[in-house]
Formats: sequence, structure tokens, C-alpha cells
Amino acid sequence: MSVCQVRQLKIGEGKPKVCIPVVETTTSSILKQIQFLQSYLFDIIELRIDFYQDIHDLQKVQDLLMQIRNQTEKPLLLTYRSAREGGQIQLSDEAYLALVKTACQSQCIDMIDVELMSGNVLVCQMVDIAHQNHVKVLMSYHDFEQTPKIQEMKQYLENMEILGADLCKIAVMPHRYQDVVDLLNITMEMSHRLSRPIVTMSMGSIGKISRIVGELTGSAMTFASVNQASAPGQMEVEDLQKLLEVIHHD
Ligand SMILES: O=C1C[C@@](O)(C(=O)O)C[C@@H](O)[C@@H]1O
Repeated sequence: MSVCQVRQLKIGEGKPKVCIPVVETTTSSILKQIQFLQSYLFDIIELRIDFYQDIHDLQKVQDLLMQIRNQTEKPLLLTYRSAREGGQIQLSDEAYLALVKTACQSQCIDMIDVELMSGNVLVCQMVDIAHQNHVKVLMSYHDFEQTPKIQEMKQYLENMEILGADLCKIAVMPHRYQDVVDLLNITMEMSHRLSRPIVTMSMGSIGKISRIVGELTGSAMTFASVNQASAPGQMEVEDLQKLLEVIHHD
């Protein structure tokens, strides 16, 4: 597996890196939650900005990012998850681009989520802005309804690499155990084939196994919750850390 370094963190090496999404809606509740997280063991904070009530006010977004940066040195991933892919709101292309620009230029974030399905032109613009500002791109694809065909999932991951992703991520919904096994199989294959770390998860209850076996299959990051999950199947961080430790090998 290849490695993507963010601050001191080497994503793609050793145990999967644990990311905790913050899904609060106001500046004060977001800052409070991040303060609260300090007592937990994890690697990355994901700010789910689609939950933020002032997402349309870019000055407020910038101020928020600044306050977060002053509060924690943890690697910070900024994610706008579109309603189309299971998030809270749908921004226009212009608003999405402006948000990405503000976040990357703030110099307060380390990684940004870019949705593959935004279209190649927009994706390339966002990747350029991120890289000009030394922000890593976690490119993503989500399907909350089903697990796409194997060939399709592989193609998504390949396209992400071609479009300049630093990390390539897919999150899909299983309906049967075979869907979970398919996801694990393509993870193993693509983590060898691509020259970027990949992140995969099979959501929901039957997909939980995919959130703990990344060290074996080659999924470099896994998402866990503290009180509030941002997707079905996420485990509480303490439970996840125990399971990752049990599976860990030298
Ligand atoms: O894309 C992902 C993965 C995720 O959907 C999950 O299944 O854990 C959770 C989201 O917050 C994150 O942006």
C-alpha cells in the first residue's frame, strides 16, 4: 500500500487511521465537540460542513476553521457531503467550488473531500485549488442504496487516481454478505494496483467487518463515532480501537 502523509500521520502504513466525523450544526457546538474529543484516541477529525447551519456564509466558515485550528493540532478533513450522496444539503456547483476555495485558502485544513460524481471539470478545479494550497484530496464515491457491480467500483477508484486524488474512497451499502465480501476483495486488489492509499467501507450492520479489517485488505482509514454516527454501521471509537488492536500484527 502507498502512503499519504498529513502532518505527522502516515496514512497507508500500519493500522487503519481512525477518523471521527463532527456533525454538529453551530460554531459553538462544533468547537465544544472537538474539545470533548480530546480525551479519545483517534487520528483525524472530519468536519462535516454540510451539517453546519452557516455553510452559505463563507466568512463564518473561514472563522470556524480558524477557531478549530487554534484549538487542535489533529489533522483536519473538511467534508461537504452532497444530498445526492447522502449528505444534508445540495449546493450548486458554484457554491461547492467557492466553499472548497475558502477552506483550502484558509490554511487551516489538511485534507478535503471531493466527490467524484461532481463531474470532471469541477473535480479538476477543486483538486488544483487543494494542491495549490498544500491540501490533500480525499476523493469519494457513496452509494447509500446498494453495492455497485465489482467492475464499476474498481472503475471509480481508478478514475479518482487519474483525476489527481491523494486518497481514493468508496462507501457502499450491502444487502447480502456477498456484497461485503466483494467490497473486501476489490479493496485488496486495488490497494495493490493503485499508487494512492484507498479507503473503503461497506455500510450498515452487516458491513461492520469492513471497518475493522483494513490492515488486512488495504483500507487505510476507518470512520468511528463519539455519541453520534454520521453513517450507518459506524462503531463507537473505543470499540473500534479495541478491535483494530486485536487484529493488528507486526
Ligand atoms: O464518506 C464518509 C464515510 C462515512 O460515510 C462512513 O460510512 O463512515 C462517514 C462520512 O462522514 C464520511 O464522509
